[in-house]
Amino acid sequence: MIDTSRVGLTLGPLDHKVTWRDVILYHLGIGARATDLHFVWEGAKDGLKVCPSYAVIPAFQPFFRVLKELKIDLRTVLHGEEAIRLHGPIPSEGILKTTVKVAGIYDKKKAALVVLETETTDEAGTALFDTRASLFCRGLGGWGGDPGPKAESVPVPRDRVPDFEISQKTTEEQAAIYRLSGDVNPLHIDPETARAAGFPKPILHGLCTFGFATRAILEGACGGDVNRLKAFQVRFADVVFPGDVITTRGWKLEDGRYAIEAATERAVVLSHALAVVED
Ligand SMILES: CCCCCCC[C@@H](O)CC(=O)SCCNC(=O)CCNC(=O)[C@H](O)C(C)(C)COP(=O)(O)OP(=O)(O)OC[C@H]1O[C@@H](n2cnc3c(N)ncnc32)[C@H](O)[C@@H]1OP(=O)(O)O
Repeated sequence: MIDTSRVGLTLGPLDHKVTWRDVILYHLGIGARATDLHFVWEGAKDGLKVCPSYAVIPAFQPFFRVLKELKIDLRTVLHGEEAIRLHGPIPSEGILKTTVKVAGIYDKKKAALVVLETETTDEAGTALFDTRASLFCRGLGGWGGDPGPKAESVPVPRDRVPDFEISQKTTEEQAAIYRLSGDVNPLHIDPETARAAGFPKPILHGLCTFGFATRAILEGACGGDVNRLKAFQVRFADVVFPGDVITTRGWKLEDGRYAIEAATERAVVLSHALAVVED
């Protein structure tokens, strides 16, 4: 049984070294094209930009350490939800310092939902971004514990066409490239591990889909400016396979936020999704 007394456990700050090569590899992993020079060329005219979804990357090593501390078998884990909040641009070179905290462990009966929060600063201690992730740990629930708060519902105005709709094709190699940025979970590369987890073949990382959707929001709602996206939160509602087309739709709400939804040909894959964009 999962040890709920570990709520509050905090690790770090742990160092994450970032170089232009890491940033470009990450961008290729989330589908950037050779023509997206600001994402794939360190010599780009206005400099290499960092996609805001990179905020999830320094969290990987801290997360894997926490899973080990909590004795959670990675094979039970599906990524359930993710949220990022940006305080400023992410640098493409330097040391980032990340602290991770176990913010909650909830009983979803069929699963335990483990909520992890991170805070990342630069070396001088300036806050750069925060993240919040929930991990759906199948088979670890059912101890009669707190089911946790209900997910925030997002009002998607389906009575009107979205303000933007962008379709992006993932490649068969998408997970093989994306994993080089830090999430080396075999679920995304090894057919045997995928079958044991109940999938016909390896599935795409949730955070790879998150990166594709972030690129779509930058294009559809931010005029391509990485600094305008201030926050983005999603629920991973269904699986994506490498090779799928991901269509991301965004509706501008009255309060200026965007309701977001992403879908493949089969299903909605990102639900309960909101983006905060600065005008
Ligand atoms: C930064 C470092 C990150 C490290 C990550 C390392 C791991 C990664 O490598 C792993 C991955 O990337 S996995 C790929 C991405 N994730 C997915 O593809 C999951 C897709 N979602 C599903 O399959 C289902 O929603 C599923 C299976 C998740 C849930 O579906 P159901 O079993 O049908 O659940 P349901 O009966 O509808 O609901 C039961 C309770 O759970 C809540 N819930 C449902 N979906 C959730 C989700 N996605 N996230 C969080 N909570 C979720 C429901 O609200 C319900 O709770 P309650 O009864 O309290 O309302």
